[in-house]
Amino acid sequence: MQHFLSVKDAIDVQALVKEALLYKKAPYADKHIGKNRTMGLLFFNSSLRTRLSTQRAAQNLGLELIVMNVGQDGWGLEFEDGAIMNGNKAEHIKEAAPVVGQYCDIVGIRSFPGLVDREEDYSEKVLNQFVKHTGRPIVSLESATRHPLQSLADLITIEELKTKPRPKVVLTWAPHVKALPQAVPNSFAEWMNAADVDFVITHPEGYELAPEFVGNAKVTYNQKEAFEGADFIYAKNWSSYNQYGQILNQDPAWMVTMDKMKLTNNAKFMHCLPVRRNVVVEDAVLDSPNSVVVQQAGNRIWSAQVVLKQILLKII
Ligand SMILES: CCC[C@H](NC(C)=O)C(=O)O
Ligand SMILES: NC(=O)OP(=O)(O)O
Repeated sequence: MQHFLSVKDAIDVQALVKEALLYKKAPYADKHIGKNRTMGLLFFNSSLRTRLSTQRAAQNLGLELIVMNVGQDGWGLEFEDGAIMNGNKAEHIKEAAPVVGQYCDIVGIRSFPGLVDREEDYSEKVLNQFVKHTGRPIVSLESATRHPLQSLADLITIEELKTKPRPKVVLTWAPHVKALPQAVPNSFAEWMNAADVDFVITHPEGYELAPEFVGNAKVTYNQKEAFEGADFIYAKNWSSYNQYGQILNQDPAWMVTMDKMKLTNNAKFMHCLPVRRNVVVEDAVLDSPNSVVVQQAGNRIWSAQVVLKQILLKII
C-alpha cells in the first residue's frame, strides 16, 4: 500500500478487517515495525478521534510522531500553480510539502472541503497536491470527499457485531445546524458497496450523494421504510451535493428516535462522532445498549494501525 486515500487503496478489504481484529487482540504484535520512522499528522481542521487514535496506532507500531495544526500554527498555503503570491498566502505547497517530506516518513493530512466550489473540492486539490509534492506515503485523515480510516473502522465494527452473514446496513441522513461535508457518507457508501452487506441510503430529496459513491446502494426518501428490519443504523448529516454545500432541510422529523429504532431488527446505532445530541439523534438512542458509537470510535485505533502497517511494509 503506497497511499491510503480511499477504499481503492485497500487491495483486500476483508483481509484488512481481519488483520485489524487481530491487532485488537494483540495491539503490540508489530511493536518494532515502525522503529526509527516518523509519522507527521497535519490537521487543517479540528479533530478528537482521528488525532488521538492515529497517534495511538502509530505508537503501537513503534513510530515516532509529529502532530501539527497547520491551519493555525503553520503559514497560509497557496495551492494554485503559477499563483502570483502577493496576497495573504506566505508559502506555496510546492515548498511546504517536500519540506514536510524531509521530516516525516509517512504523512497524514486532514483537510475538509470549502463547500463552495464543488469542482475544486471533488478534485481533491489539497490532498492531491500533498500526494504530488511530499514524496512520501500520504494517509487521509479526512479529505474533501472521503474519510477512509473512519469507514474502515465502521466496517470493522459491523463485522465484529453482525449476527447474520449479510446484515442490512442503513445510512440515514439526519438534521444538523451547520453545512457539513459529504466525506463521511461518501466514504461509508463506497466501503459498504465493497462489503457483503444489504446497503440502503435514506435522505430527504435534494441530498442525493454523488453517483460514483452511491454505486449499487438502494436509495429511498422514506426513512421509516428504510429502517424496517435494519441490523445497523448509521446516522450522519451532510450538506447538499447537487445544490453544493447548501442546507435544504433541517426537518427534526429526520432525527433518529427510539420509535424509529423499534422498526429495526434490534439494530445497533452507529455514528462517526462528534454528534449533536437531540438534533441528529435523541438522547434515549445514544444512551441505549444498542448504541455502539464508543466501540466504533475505539476501532479507529485498529483501522489506522492495520493501514500504517501496510504502508510501513512498503518502505522498510
Ligand atoms: C468526523 C466528522 C467530521 C465532520 N464533522 C463536523 C462536525 O465537522 C464531518 O461531518 O465531516
Ligand atoms: N470521527 C472522527 O473522525 O472524529 P474527529 O473528527 O474527532 O477526528
